[in-house]
Amino acid sequence: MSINPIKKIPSLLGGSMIIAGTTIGAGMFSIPIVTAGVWFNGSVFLLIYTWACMLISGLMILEVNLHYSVGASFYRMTKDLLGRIWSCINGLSIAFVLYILIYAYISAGSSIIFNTFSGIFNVSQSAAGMCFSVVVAFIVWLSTRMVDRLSTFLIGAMVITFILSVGQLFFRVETAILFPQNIEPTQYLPYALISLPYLLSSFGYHGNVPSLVKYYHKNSDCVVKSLFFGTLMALIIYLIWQYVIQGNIPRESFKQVITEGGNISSLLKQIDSFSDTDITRQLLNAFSYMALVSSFLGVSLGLFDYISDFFSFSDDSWGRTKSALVTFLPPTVAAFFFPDGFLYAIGFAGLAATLWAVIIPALMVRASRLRFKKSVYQAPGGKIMIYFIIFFGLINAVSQILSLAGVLPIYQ
Ligand SMILES: N[C@@H](Cc1ccccc1)C(=O)O
Repeated sequence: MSINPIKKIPSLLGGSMIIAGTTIGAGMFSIPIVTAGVWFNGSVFLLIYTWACMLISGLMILEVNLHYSVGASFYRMTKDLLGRIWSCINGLSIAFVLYILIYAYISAGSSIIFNTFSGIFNVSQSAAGMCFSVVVAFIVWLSTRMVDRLSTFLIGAMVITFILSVGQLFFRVETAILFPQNIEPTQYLPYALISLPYLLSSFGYHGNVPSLVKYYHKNSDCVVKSLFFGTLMALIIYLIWQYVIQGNIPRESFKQVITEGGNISSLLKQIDSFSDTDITRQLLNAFSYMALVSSFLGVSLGLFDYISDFFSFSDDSWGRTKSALVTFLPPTVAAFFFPDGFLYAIGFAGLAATLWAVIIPALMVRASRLRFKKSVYQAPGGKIMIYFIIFFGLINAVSQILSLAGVLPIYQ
């Protein structure tokens, strides 16, 4: 029997796909709606700004994580570097975001399954949600490699369905719709602020950084590249998505979508009226389902690892079963009783994500540079970058609070 102590490093593609899979998700469907106020030019700028900040904050988590033993979660890092209070705030916000997202995915997934299969099987939406959740829980319970394989498959299929479905709309983009002449530049700022937290949510993947460090056995180079390529892929898809949607559907029509509550189905309905084939709709639907499932896998993997570290559950099958139960049971039960809170949940995730995915990583990296003199890896930008990222986090938090208080105008 041969014993090989050097573990094989998984491929770069797998890690990038885990990140892209988590990042590209339900948040994407909110982007054209919430940026209706700033329209295309403004949203390109905001997307690139948010992408850069969210990538760098992820790299900061990586820098800090490498100082700890493999598998150390946010909980362990914040407690050690920032103390009890921050670790509590962090713990609550991370659990809140990940649980609420899992709830959102089960809720959206259940309505999709229900609407697709109600003609064939006689199931209720709540039961559909439970089945959906059990299947995903089983995949996450099996192994990270399984999630990676499935994510890779889903992303591949997503790219194909995305290209096929937006292909037709891509060539019908009208410059007059994409760059309307009648917008006063002074009107942009409040609308820009209101959209920021949604964009932040759409670029969220940060719960996966410790998982990836474990997956690549602390090889920082692989993790950096996975974060870069995974999030870049999301940025490119979001930019194409914006171009296609905001170049086909006039800005004025978004008032209708927003009045209807801004959910995925009213956006898809608008797209429908601009595409002449049924196949485009089917492809777009398939793409949305896959974006949802791939985010679901990524987010639940992040929560699963976080929980097993927090409760020190072992990595054997009984330990993994306990982690799976704590991860999936609460949101599944919530989705069973309240199956329709999807969009509301995504909105709230943005506010809490500002804390744990942006502000806390920047504070941790500051503390860790004071504590550890040498690092295997250092996030770019030096000291100034830390404040740049904190500033980004704060404007997001302030915008979300102002919009919850009804101070910022809604484009309608
Ligand atoms: N980016 C994910 C949401 C998310 C936020 C924060 C962390 C992880 C995932 C989406 O668009 O669905």
